[in-house]
Amino acid sequence: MPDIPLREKLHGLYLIASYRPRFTAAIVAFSVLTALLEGIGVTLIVPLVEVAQSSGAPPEGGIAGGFARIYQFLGLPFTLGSIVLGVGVVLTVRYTFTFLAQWARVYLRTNYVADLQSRGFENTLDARIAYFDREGSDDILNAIVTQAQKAGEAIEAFIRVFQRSMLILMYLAIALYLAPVLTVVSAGFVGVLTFGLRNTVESAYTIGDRVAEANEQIQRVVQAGTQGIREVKTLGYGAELRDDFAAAMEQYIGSSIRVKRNEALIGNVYNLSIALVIFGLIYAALTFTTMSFGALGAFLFVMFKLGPAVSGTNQRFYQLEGMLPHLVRTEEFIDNLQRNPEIEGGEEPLPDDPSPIAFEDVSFSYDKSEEVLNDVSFRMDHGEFVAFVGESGAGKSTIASLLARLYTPDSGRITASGRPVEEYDVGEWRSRVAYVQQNPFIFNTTLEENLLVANQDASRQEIERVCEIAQVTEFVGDLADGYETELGDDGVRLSGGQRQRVALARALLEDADVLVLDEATSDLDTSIETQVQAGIESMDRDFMILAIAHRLSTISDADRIYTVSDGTIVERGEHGSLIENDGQYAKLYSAQ
Ligand SMILES: Nc1ncnc2c1ncn2[C@@H]1O[C@H](COP(=O)(O)OP(=O)(O)OP(=O)(O)O)[C@@H](O)[C@H]1O
Repeated sequence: MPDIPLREKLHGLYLIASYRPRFTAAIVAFSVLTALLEGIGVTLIVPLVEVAQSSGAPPEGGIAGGFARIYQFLGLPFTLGSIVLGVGVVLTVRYTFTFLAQWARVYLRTNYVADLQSRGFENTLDARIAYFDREGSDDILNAIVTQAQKAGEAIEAFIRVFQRSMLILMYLAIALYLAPVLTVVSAGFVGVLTFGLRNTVESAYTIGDRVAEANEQIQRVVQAGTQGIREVKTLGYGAELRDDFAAAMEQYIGSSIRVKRNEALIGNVYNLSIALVIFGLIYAALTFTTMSFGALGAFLFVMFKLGPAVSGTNQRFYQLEGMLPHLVRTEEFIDNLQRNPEIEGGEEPLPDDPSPIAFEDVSFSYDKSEEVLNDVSFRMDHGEFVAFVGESGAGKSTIASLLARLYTPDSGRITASGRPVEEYDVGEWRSRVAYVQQNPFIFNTTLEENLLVANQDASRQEIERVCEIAQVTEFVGDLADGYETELGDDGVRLSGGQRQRVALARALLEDADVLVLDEATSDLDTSIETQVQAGIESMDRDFMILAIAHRLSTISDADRIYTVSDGTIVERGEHGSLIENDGQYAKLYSAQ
């Protein structure tokens, strides 16, 4: 398994350090101060022992002498009691700093996770539709819900490693001062041990990457098994999904346990080795050096502290490496979303009446390889009803998507009121185009909330009016709580035709200038469909309607009908004249 390049790891660390530089600086400061005070606390052992041993005269040289001078400078007596008091004060301040650093660490971690999730969600909402076509939504969910939390753990591990490293440096400095040779020998031993372990234990970054990959796969499978549960059951796809899930789980379990086992291994090898080193050091210090009892006490104390600190740091460092892939992947993912931003629009205000809307020689392809629309031109005037028919895959829905500006043409242009639509703000444009699709998404909330999505200020009277037209009223009485009924995940408690009617009512409530109906009533039975149509026609409307239909009876009253074949408009005209022409439309009509 190839190791991940150092550059990528460093990039991960850079992302952590640069997230909130001031906060990071505060944590660095608290950690350095904690280490310094720990050092002072530990070295106070020296005068403590020496004063206890001496007959009362203040010590002159060495560490004890240094402290004696500080006490003298502060005008304090240098007695056993005052030294103990000094230790107490130093430790109190030290642990206060430790508390502040821990607080800051939790703050940084929590904010980082929240920030990642917010950026992820913001960028998701701002990403262009083409991105979702390409990437799907499961990776987005995984990045925002699962990976962001793990990235937070990386930040926490990073800070812990830093804090402990400061303590280690402090202990090492004291040990070096007290017994340079012994310290160098022990540090050399620990260095060799670390190098050896690093080269025998598999990199946590590599294993962590496999955990992240497994998480993505789990998310994908679970999403297919929940959102597509009906297809899974009716198509008998469950066994394959189970296998995929099991394979992802196996990878997750194997890699997660591996990383934790390696952490434990490193920790215990260290603990054992360092315990042995310490006893060797005690022997060497007592046998070969002439250290004072105070210095020896401080030295051994430092060594006892140093052991677990070094082993803990190594373990944490390994953990950090395991978490870094989650952080790097999530950041990259969010950047990638950002590199696919919503299509840009101008700032020209859209006129109250945007008609006529015209497609002028519009060509378009989704993936630049196969042209889906080829030189499509048509026009809609104020209040007109135009319709598109044609065989499946001809490009009708693509025309509707381009009109809603979910995509932009590759060539040609779409104009409104004589100007290219690119000059108008995208958000405003979309708010003036009500788009109803064949399989509309129903939000997991009440019927009323679903209706109000695009027009929060609509009155109950307006709601009831559009529900009357869209024939929602025909079934609302059957719902448990009427308009307050929760419709479930993607409107699961409604039939296909009921969902379409809710979507139509919601669009009518938008009070838009163009109503796009893309097979919007295809799931309704003929009698309800006729009533819906009659309702729309009876509206005192001045908006344009662009309807796409397979059931041609629904569009026979259109002002103009366009027949689309293979991305091109092949005929146009009213129902009667098209039948007379005996072209494709007439064939489609007679086939019904
Ligand atoms: N998001 C997409 N990404 C890539 N290709 C797409 C996408 N949507 C549609 N297509 C392709 O574009 C072509 C036209 O599709 P479109 O949905 O516009 O046809 P349609 O006439 O509305 O068909 P139907 O009547 O079946 O709804 C098809 O070949 C389809 O495979």
